[in-house]
Amino acid sequence: MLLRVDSLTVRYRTPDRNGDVRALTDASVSVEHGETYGLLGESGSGKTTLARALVGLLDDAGEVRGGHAWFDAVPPAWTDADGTPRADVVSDDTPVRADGTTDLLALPDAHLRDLRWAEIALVPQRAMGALDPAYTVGAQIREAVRRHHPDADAGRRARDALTRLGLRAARAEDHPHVLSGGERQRVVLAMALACDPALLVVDEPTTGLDAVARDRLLDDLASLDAAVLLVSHDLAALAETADRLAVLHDGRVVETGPTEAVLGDPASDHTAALRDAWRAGGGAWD
Ligand SMILES: Nc1ncnc2c1ncn2[C@@H]1O[C@H](COP(=O)(O)OP(=O)(O)OP(=O)(O)O)[C@@H](O)[C@H]1O
Repeated sequence: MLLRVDSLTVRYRTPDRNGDVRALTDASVSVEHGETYGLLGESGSGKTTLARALVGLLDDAGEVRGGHAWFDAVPPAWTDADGTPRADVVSDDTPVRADGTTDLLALPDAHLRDLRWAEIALVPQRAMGALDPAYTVGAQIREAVRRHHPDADAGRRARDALTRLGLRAARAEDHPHVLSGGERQRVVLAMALACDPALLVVDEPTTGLDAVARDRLLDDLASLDAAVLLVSHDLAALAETADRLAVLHDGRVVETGPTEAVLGDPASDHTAALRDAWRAGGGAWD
C-alpha cells in the first residue's frame, strides 16, 4: 500500500457564517503503488480539500479535525543510512511507524516539505498558470529537481520528463507564453515527474483543454510508473484512466472499488445518478 487515508475530517472556519463548513467527514481511500486511483465527485464534494490536506497545503481557514494519511515513505531526516526509520523516532508520539510509513497529517511542516515533490507531488487545479513567465520551462523544471534532489542530473531529468510527456526536449528553451494550454499543463506534470515522486496527486488536469489535448494528457497520466491520485468531476476521464475509484458526495466517500465495478453496478444512488447522466451523454467503456 502506498497511501492509506483513514477517516479524514476537515472543516473550514467561516467566521462570517453560522458554523464551520464540513468539507470532509471520515473520508477513507487507499492507493496502491503504481495504480491510477480516481477521486470522483461533483463540485464542492471535497475533492480538492482531500488532495491539498495530503500535502499540507489547505487554505488558512482549513483545519484537519481527525484522521490519518499513512504514506509509504519517511522524511530523510528520520531515516538511517539504509533508508529505514530511525529507532529513536518510531514511537507512539511520532507520526512514523516501524514499517516505514508516515502519517502525513501529523508531520511537522519542515518534514512534510522534505517529502513534497520528492515523494508526493500535487499538481493543483489550473497548474499551468503557476509557471513563471520570466523563465524558460526547462529552467523551472531543473530548479524544481535541484531543490528536491541536489545530486541528480537536473538537465537530463528535465529533458527525459518533457519527452516522456510528448514534448520535444528542445521545448525546454521555450518560455511558457509560447506554449499552448495543453502543453503548459504537460510542462507542469513534467516538473512533478522530473522530481520522481511515488505519488502524483493531480487535481482536475483536463480543465480548459480541447478534446485532443485532454485525451493525450489522460493517456500520459495512465501510462506513468508513479501512482496517480486523479481528482476530477469528469466521469468520462476517470472511466478511461482509473484502475479504482472513490466517489465523494457532500464530503463523504459513498463508494470505492474497481472502476468497472463501481460504474457498472453502483452501490450508491449518488454514483448511479452520476453514471446515468454520463451514459445519457453517450458515455461507455471501450
Ligand atoms: N477556504 C474555504 N473556506 C470556506 N469553505 C471552503 C473553503 N475552501 C473550500 N470550501 C468549501 O468546502 C467544500 C469542499 O470544497 P472543495 O474545493 O474541496 O470541493 P471540490 O469537490 O474540489 O470542488 P470543485 O470541483 O468545485 O473544486 C465546499 O463546500 C467549499 O465551498
